Amino acid sequence: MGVADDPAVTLYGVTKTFGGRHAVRGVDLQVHRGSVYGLVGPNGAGKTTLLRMMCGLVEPTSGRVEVGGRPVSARRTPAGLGALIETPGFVPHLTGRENLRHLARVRGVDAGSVERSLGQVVLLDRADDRYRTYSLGMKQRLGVAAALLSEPAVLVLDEPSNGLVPTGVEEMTALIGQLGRANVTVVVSSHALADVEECCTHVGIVLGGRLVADGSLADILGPARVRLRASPHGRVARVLGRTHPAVVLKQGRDERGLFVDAADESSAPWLVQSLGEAGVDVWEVGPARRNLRTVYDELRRTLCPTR
Ligand SMILES: Nc1ncnc2c1ncn2[C@@H]1O[C@H](COP(=O)(O)OP(=O)(O)OP(=O)(O)O)[C@@H](O)[C@H]1O
Repeated sequence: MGVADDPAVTLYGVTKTFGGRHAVRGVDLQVHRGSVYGLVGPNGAGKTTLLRMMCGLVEPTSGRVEVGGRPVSARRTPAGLGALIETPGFVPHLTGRENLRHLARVRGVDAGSVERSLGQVVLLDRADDRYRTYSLGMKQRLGVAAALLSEPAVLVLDEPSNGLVPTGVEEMTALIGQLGRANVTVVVSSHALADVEECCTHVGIVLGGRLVADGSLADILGPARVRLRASPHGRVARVLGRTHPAVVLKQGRDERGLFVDAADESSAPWLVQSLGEAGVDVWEVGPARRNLRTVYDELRRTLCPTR
């Protein structure tokens, strides 16, 4: 599904302090309709506070938040938004289906939405088992189903994979990807960078309450690079220094020669040709794609060098 230009969630210069301490500092952020937006950052970076402000659970100290173009007022869930910030108070001895039916009644949502939500989170075959027999992953998926009851256009999930075993994490990642493909706009916070990379179309990196990187996953990761390994060291360095200084991002040595990361994948044939003409042996050439972990670690090293 494409990502439309009109924003589903917008934050304008949002700051939040608790007792004079900044949790969030001057964040401008847009989540576009149809996107799956992953918020990543270390513990205490401000992710949950950002999500809580989107849901009207916390009021910004300054700045403003809009959902679906309408200002979010404090202490009221915005129309068209469903959230799993804290696990809803499910009743252990009731089944998954009974729990959702109860919530649907309380929220004034029609009973048909229970079956639809159970289907969306792939729990129909376990819907008549008691909640207390569910694995943590199933409990989390039932929490997502509860958030989906009102058929929200925007779904906010705070660390939905936290504490899950690897298969539970995989299921949650797959579910988030599926919801995105079904055109639900999802905003999700997570520590699991590889999973964010798998299911998110957009990423925001939060450090010390600031949004230090924000954009489509492709923009955040940057263009593909080429890595080559060649020897002897001295000759490789001379050729590259003379002919290609602009494209070489990084050089290093190891026992198998000099390795070079160049800025642009398309420069590979040209690099190999000039090295070959200079009598250099090229042992390895391939793409060197950055992943979210690399980008995240680079940003943390640059912006928080002491951590
Ligand atoms: N209700 C509150 N009262 C006081 N301080 C708070 C409150 N909520 C959050 N904070 C503080 O704000 C900062 C940001 O917290 P937040 O929970 O938003 O971070 P986070 O990125 O979600 O972290 P984690 O990954 O550990 O959940 C932290 O220093 C936290 O202690």
